[in-house]
Amino acid sequence: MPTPKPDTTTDLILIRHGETAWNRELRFQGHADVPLNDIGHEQARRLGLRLAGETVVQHILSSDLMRAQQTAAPAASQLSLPVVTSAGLREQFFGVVEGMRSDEIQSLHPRAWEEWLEFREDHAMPEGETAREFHTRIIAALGSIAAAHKGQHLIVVTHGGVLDMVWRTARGLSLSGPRQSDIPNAGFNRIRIADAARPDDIEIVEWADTRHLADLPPQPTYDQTRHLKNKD
Ligand SMILES: O=C(O)[C@@H](CO)OP(=O)(O)O
Repeated sequence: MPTPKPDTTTDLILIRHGETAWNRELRFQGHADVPLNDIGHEQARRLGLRLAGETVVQHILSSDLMRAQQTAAPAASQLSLPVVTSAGLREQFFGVVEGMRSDEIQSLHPRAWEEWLEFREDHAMPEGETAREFHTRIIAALGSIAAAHKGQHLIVVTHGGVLDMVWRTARGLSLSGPRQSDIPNAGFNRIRIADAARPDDIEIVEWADTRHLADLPPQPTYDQTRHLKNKD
């Protein structure tokens, strides 16, 4: 009888962290280390209860930023697993505009804002990371994770921009421009990487499921410029 091939697939439950005050105020957050607000903590608690059912999960990974670690904590406690952090899973770096709303960027850095609206892959906010650099970092991080965890099931807590890059890569879209998928705080997404050598070959299994967040306040939403206004 032929020996069965080893399972090289890595299954990831991908989570965007819970809400922060800056998310609600539509401020560019990037690498700024902003904690969860009360809604974010409640989202993380509910997420933890939902993830308690994912007993097949062997490891929990997280961005090293506080909002991601705080979101991972209740799930880690439910599943009795440690949280392993990595700076490679951080949000896109927005340089000097971190902490600003779009109207503030527009008045303090008008050229950078105009360029932002051109949606070029090689554009960065002043001193920040371009979409292309960010994409390269995220695909490398996914490749390392998949190589280290072949045949395993993981929870990975990260950021909106990271999920956006995953969606664009899986769907073959440009790396810049208005987001074309829902990326709610503390939403549940499931992806699969079949081969660690090809981490950009991503299968999306489930996306943006928020049934565990029912009855919580509506989330801040972005228009096509991402941070211009609350649509609610
Ligand atoms: O940096 C930000 O403002 C947002 C963009 O999506 O990311 P995060 O998911 O960390 O709130």
